[in-house]
Amino acid sequence: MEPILKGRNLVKRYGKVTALDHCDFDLYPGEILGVIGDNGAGKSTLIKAVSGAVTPDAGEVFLDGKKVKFASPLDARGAGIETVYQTLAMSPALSIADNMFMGRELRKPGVMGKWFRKLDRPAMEKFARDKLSELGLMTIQNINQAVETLSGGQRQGVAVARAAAFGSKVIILDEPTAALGVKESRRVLELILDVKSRGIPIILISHNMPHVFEVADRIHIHRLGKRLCVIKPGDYSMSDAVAFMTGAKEPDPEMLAA
Ligand SMILES: Nc1ncnc2c1ncn2[C@@H]1O[C@H](COP(=O)(O)OP(=O)(O)OP(=O)(O)O)[C@@H](O)[C@H]1O
Repeated sequence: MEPILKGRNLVKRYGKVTALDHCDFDLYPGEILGVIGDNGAGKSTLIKAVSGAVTPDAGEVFLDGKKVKFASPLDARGAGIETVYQTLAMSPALSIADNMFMGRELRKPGVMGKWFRKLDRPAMEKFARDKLSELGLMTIQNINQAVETLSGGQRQGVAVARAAAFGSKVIILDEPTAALGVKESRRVLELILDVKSRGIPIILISHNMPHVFEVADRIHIHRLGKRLCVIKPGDYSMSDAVAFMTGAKEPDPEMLAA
């Protein structure tokens, strides 16, 4: 099987810091790929490099086997890659429905240019309601409620639902459970599995080992700017993973090519 999203030999330097050092990356159709690594290992930079937020100094990115060069996250979005960042990038004062769209608003038909036509609020509200209920997020009662009035878990839920609604090919989640309590984290993990069951592959970056081990099909372990190895959660323990991450233990040579 060909990877849906692939990075080869990615390099990114910030002055004297090498954030990505000839890094490879593979995401296969339908899988949840965990990405773990110590602080500063280069996980966020990797994700930014494959989603248009950072232009690598060298290396190549392929989507569906075709070489791509994203000029911006919007460009990547247009190609079906949605990213939910740690800082949620939502407008707290706006409603859930408005936040679902953000730059992709539906407008009423007409002869005028896009920006002069009225927003199609009923259509937007229906779309938002449908997407949230598809993902079992209808504990949210009112689609016109401001996002700032939602709990952390509900907010994260809206962000994931938004990504699932538009991310036709790949969804990237950066620390989706970091700020959440036990119950809310659980809901978000269920949501991630729901999205996977719809056939959309997910990249999950997280420092939370139990969460990664629970939902990931494979785990990309990042160390010093590159992919050290890829493991399957059933084959290794969390303490093995931490030992690989920190350099306390080296993986077997055959794992390096995984
Ligand atoms: N915009 C930037 N300017 C300068 N240096 C940067 C920038 N972004 C990242 N770096 C550096 O690149 C390295 C990798 O950072 P990155 O954020 O990718 O790591 P990470 O694995 O995601 O870390 P964490 O788990 O702490 O979020 C770090 O040394 C960081 O200081």
